[in-house]
Amino acid sequence: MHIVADENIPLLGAFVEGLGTVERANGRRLTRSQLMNADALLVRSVTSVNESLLAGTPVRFVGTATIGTDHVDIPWLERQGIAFASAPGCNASSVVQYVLGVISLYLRRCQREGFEGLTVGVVGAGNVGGALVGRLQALGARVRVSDPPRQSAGAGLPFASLEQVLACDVVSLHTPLTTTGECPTHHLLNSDRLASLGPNQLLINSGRGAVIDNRALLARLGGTQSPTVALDVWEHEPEPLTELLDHCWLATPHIAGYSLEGKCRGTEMVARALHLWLGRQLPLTTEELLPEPPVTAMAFAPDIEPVEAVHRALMACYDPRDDDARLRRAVDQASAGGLALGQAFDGLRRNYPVRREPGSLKIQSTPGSDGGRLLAAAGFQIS
Ligand SMILES: NC(=O)c1ccc[n+]([C@@H]2O[C@H](COP(=O)([O-])OP(=O)(O)OC[C@H]3O[C@@H](n4cnc5c(N)ncnc54)[C@H](O)[C@@H]3O)[C@@H](O)[C@H]2O)c1
Ligand SMILES: O=C(O)[C@H](O)[C@H](O)COP(=O)(O)O
Repeated sequence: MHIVADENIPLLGAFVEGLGTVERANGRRLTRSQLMNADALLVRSVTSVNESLLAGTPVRFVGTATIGTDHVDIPWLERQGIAFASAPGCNASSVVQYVLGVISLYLRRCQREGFEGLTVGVVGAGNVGGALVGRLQALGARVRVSDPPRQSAGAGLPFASLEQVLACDVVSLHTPLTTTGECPTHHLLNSDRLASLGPNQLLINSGRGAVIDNRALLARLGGTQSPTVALDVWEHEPEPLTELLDHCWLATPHIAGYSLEGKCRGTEMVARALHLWLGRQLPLTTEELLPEPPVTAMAFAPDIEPVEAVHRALMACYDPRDDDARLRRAVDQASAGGLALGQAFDGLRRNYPVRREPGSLKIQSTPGSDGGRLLAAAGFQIS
């Protein structure tokens, strides 16, 4: 079998060893002519997989090592009898890590003590949003959830209206990007809904860029009454509106899901699906292949405030300001005549530094039992 795979799928060699030949390609620039000998295609979110890419090729299996599937024309694949697999939930913990890090930084910015009493609105309560709700509640936040498809399906959470969710101190978006169906999310946050957000609110988007009308958001920001905004995803990636970036408090290049664990689990899940499709069993797991993290343990003095310990542990594992600084530097260099903006944005993603999830860090001595409880709530191992 011949597999064509995006060059940004880590550990693929180990996971598909023995299945055939693997050819790596730039996912953003992949063309049909590169697939004329391919039996299987493994992509990430930057490749539009549809009739114009695949018609006339021998590809019979498509896998995307991502949670999102809006780049794949799944109905067309089904009509052609082409097998398809994605990686639901693979990087959910990574996105939750990003969101908790952003909120923790915001709490300091507003001089608030910890998550206790903060209201957080979560839009979309699937793999990512559902995990986030659990962590936030365990940290003491009051959470409101909007998820009309789940609510109609009778899921157990207490649901709120989108308007109620948009009135929370923090609003975090976790829906897929959809343009059809009963609850399409394209421009769900339009100018009217953005107008309802005020200066004491934080809006986070780590779902898909076009869930917010980016031009309307740009028009909303700038004055003293603007909400604070953290964007990880952008309309028209890899070329975000650079003026919008200037008005964002935190701006990152679609890396919320880029923990090493998250990316490798995505590889494992599509490789497992490919093995199953071939009638085989995948003999490896991500856990067997992950290297030892650079930092494995952390200890706190007994007199440190528990909320301070949570903040320090979150930042020791991952500080979103580092990615914000990298993106702004790359955009400045691009506008000064270096690389094109899209190349700079994609370059940051391709060469992303190793980042590990809270579950990789063991807290050896906790500041009292409350500290231990809160650190466990944030996802750390407690020894
Ligand atoms: N920034 C990143 O790196 C990153 C990483 C992972 C996922 N994502 C994005 O996040 C999205 C969510 O991931 P997930 O794993 O939780 O997906 P999921 O499919 O498990 O959950 C999505 C939830 O959104 C709900 N939903 C759909 N339409 C809605 C609407 N109009 N209003 C409110 N809720 C709605 C669904 O009912 C579902 O419960 C993905 O589709 C992907 O686009 C981004
Ligand atoms: O949908 C997902 O899983 C995430 O958005 C993922 O992190 C996207 O990463 P990419 O495929 O663009 O490298």
